[in-house]
This record gives sequence, C-alpha cells and structure tokens, in this order.
Amino acid sequence: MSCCRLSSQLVTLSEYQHLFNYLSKRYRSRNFYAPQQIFQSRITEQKSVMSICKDRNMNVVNDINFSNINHNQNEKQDVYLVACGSFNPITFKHLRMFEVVRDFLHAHYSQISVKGGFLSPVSDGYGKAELVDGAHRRAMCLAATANSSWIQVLTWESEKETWTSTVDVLAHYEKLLNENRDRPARIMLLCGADILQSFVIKDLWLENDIRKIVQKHGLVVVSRPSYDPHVVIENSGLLSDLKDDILVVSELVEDNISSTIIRAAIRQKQSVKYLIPDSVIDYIFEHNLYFVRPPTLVKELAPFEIHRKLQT
Ligand SMILES: Nc1ncnc2c1ncn2[C@@H]1O[C@H](COP(=O)(O)OP(=O)(O)OP(=O)(O)O)[C@@H](O)[C@H]1O
Ligand SMILES: NC(=O)c1ccc[n+]([C@@H]2O[C@H](COP(=O)(O)O)[C@@H](O)[C@H]2O)c1
Repeated sequence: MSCCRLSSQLVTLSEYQHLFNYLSKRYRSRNFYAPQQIFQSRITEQKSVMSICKDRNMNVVNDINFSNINHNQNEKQDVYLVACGSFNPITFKHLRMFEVVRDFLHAHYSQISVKGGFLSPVSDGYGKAELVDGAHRRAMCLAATANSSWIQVLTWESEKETWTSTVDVLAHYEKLLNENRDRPARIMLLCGADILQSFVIKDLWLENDIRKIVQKHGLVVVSRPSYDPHVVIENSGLLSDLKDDILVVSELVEDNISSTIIRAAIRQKQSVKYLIPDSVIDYIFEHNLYFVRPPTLVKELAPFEIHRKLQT
C-alpha cells in the first residue's frame, strides 16, 4: 500500500485543512491517508518551532562557528537548516539541497547533528516577477515535503504582507526554536551558489546582514552550474574576510533546474514530470497555475527599495 504521511509541518490550521482536503481528495483512490489523530496532534503542535523540533538528547554548545567547531570534540551541536526562497514552484533540487548538505555536515563535522530542515517561502511582498500567491507556494511546499521525515515548511515569512530580510527570518526562527531549550540549537542558512553571488549586488544585501548570517548562524552554499562560489568569494573583500565560515558543498549531480524553467515549460505545455514532485504537478493543474505569464511588474525587489531608503 502506498501512502503519504503528513509530517509535522509548521503551518496555520486553515492551510493544514486546505492541504489535507486537497491531498485526501486527490489521492483517495491511491490510498492516501493522513490519520486524523496525527493531523490533530500536529495542529496543536504548530505554535512554536521548538515544540515540534525539541530533541534534548544531544549535548550542544552555543554560538560556535566553523572556525572553532572542531575544538569541541565532545559536544554535539544541533543544527537546523533553513532554505529561504520563492519556491515558485518548488522543485526536486530544492529538496535535494537539504539531503546533500545534511550528508556533507555529518561526514565532515562529527560534532554537528542535523535535526531538521525548513523551507521558508518568501512573502508576496518580495516583489519578484511571476510570484504566485504565497498560499499556493506554501501548499506546494507542503505537498512536496509530505513524505519527508525531516524537511518541514515554515510559513511565518510568507504569511506576512511585507518582505522580511533573511537575517531577520533566521533570527525569528532561531528564537522560536530555542524557546525553553536548555542548550540552544543553531539555525544555518542553506542556499544555492546564485544566492552567494547575489550577496555582492549593490543594495540587495546589507553588509551587516551578511556578516550576521555567516558568523552568527552559518552559511552553507550548494554548487550550481554557471556559478563559481570560490571565485565569488575571492573577488569580494567582505566574503574573503568571512570565507572560513562559508561552507561550499558540491552537489553530486549538478543541474540547472530552476523554477523559471518549470514555469516556462508549463506555459509551453511541456511535461515537468520527474523534475518536480507529482503532488506539486497535481496541485498546479488543479489550481491552474503558471499557464499564463502574469503581467511584468514594474516595481523593483523590496530589498532594493528598503535598503536605498535606509541610506537616505
Ligand atoms: N539548480 C539548483 N542548484 C543549486 N541550488 C538551487 C538550484 N535551484 C534552486 N536553488 C537554490 O534554492 C533556493 C531557493 O531558490 P528559488 O526559489 O529562488 O529557486 P530558483 O529555481 O532559483 O527560482 P527562479 O528560477 O524562480 O529564480 C536558493 O538558495 C537557490 O539558490
Ligand atoms: N537582504 C536580504 O536579506 C535579501 C536580499 C535578497 C534576497 N533575499 C532572500 O533570498 C531569497 C531569494 O529568493 P529568489 O532566489 O527566489 O529571489 C528570498 O528568500 C529572499 O527573501 C534576501
């Protein structure tokens, strides 16, 4: 019997209900089931990241970075990986990044124990072209992670009307995660090499934010074709400064799949099967997403607007 399991996603009650109804309807004939008790208990757990993620079996130390991580051989650091992005729509590559990085961290840092992975879809207020409604992007992320035992969806960022800087997103989740936790866990940013390259774009990222992300939280960059993270680091004074705390992980199977390509393929009525999860394809068809290109936005991305205002 094949079955999909609703794992402990961090979503609002109505989204749970919506997704549950959708998946149940969709997969009834294929033995999809989500026992009501599990479903209900997850709802009560949704209030804080901590309540879902708490796991106090490991010894952890607070606020270590990669430069000193090897000095604490006897103590384990619980780590949660957070990927911020549009997920418009989510692809297998977004999910792969988590698997690759967890393997890498466990293989190279015996003190790290990766306890969970979080997808944090960006708010509609980010202003990126072709961004479909956050509720759809969240639902697709939920559908895509329904089978994962450790990757979950965080909805706080995308439920806000306005865009939140990534450093604030990380700080928010870290605070929630560590509420009432004796030994704080660490939240690390997981991203593709294109995001690292975007760090040097004027007014897109603040230098202080980058420093905080890298030094306080930790940054893991996954390789992506056409991007060379090492060259980007070498050519930037700031990133060269921080290079000991930036981890670059080579994906075993690099490919240039992107949400942009998926959207274009759907518009051209080409198959996207085996590029994104079936449940996401079903959702796209059911909600008629991406078949028509929306009008081009004239406004620029929120971070540009906000950071320029800060300077005046
Ligand atoms: N093919 C890929 N290889 C490595 N990293 C990737 C790949 N696709 C996406 N990522 C990473 O996943 C995260 C979320 O990406 P995002 O939602 O922006 O997807 P995208 O495919 O780059 O989007 P779009 O095509 O709409 O610009 C980012 O950190 C991005 O770098
Ligand atoms: N200054 C910042 O914090 C900053 C700037 C640009 C993008 N981002 C984030 O990076 C991610 C990029 O997503 P896209 O690759 O889809 O544009 C989003 O989550 C966005 O919020 C953050």
